[in-house]
Amino acid sequence: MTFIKLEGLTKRFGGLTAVDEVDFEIEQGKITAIIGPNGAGKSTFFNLISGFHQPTSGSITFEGKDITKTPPHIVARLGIARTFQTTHLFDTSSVIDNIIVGYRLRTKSKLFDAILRTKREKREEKEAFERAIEVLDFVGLANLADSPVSTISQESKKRVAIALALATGPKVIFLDEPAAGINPGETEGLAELMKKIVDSGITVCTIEHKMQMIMGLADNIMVLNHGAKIAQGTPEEIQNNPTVIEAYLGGESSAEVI
Ligand SMILES: Nc1ncnc2c1ncn2[C@@H]1O[C@H](COP(=O)(O)OP(=O)(O)OP(=O)(O)O)[C@@H](O)[C@H]1O
Repeated sequence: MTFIKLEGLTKRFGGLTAVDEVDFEIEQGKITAIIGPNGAGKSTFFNLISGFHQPTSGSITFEGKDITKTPPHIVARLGIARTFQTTHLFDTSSVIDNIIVGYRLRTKSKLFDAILRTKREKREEKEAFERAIEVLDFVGLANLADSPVSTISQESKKRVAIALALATGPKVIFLDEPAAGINPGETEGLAELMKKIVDSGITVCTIEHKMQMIMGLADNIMVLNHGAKIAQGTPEEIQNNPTVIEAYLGGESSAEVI
């Protein structure tokens, strides 16, 4: 069974086609990268899969199930997680509280349980704490658990964003530019973390502008340009593809050159 299958996936915003008839398959247990010049439709593509946008046409299948029009919270429950920008973190709260809140938003207790402190609520609170400790340890931030987010580095914030997504226990994680705005040494560390995630059995799909990182990391790459898929293949195939080189060098894009 195909893990994630996209057929004819299209999203129009008024007259603009942000994602244009994309057919693609994401393989389980691999690292897939989505690349393309600025405005190519990469974030929109992620938003379609995670249910934040509804496609104009086309379909999305996850483990054989049609999830094309499924709302984001149901998509998350099925095991598809995504990271948000680090600006979505609560700056004045501690690292661990950020993870707990993120986790609790996805667990089941209702306000009623919280007010009455039901057994279920207490059990879930304990679970949330234990889960947060576990994922912080996994991403290498156990020593910063009690630090306010405002005091940690940009690279640590990226790890917190990843930990938040991992806390939900996903089968696949979508990372939106995990290495943007951090230095080369830190980029290396995040690449290691992505390998660790995939080795733990979670499929990784990432958008990234840092070509050197992607070429050494991804199993498969899909290239978008003006919303359309212009190439897919291994890093080597992509690097030598004339259409891809033209898309990066021919236009006015500010993406890094391959
Ligand atoms: N909510 C929206 N409403 C209208 N147009 C949008 C919306 N979201 C994205 N677009 C447009 O769709 C196109 C694709 O945008 P998208 O953000 O998906 O590209 P991207 O490849 O992620 O770009 P970048 O690398 O710069 O982040 C752009 O022209 C953008 O302006």
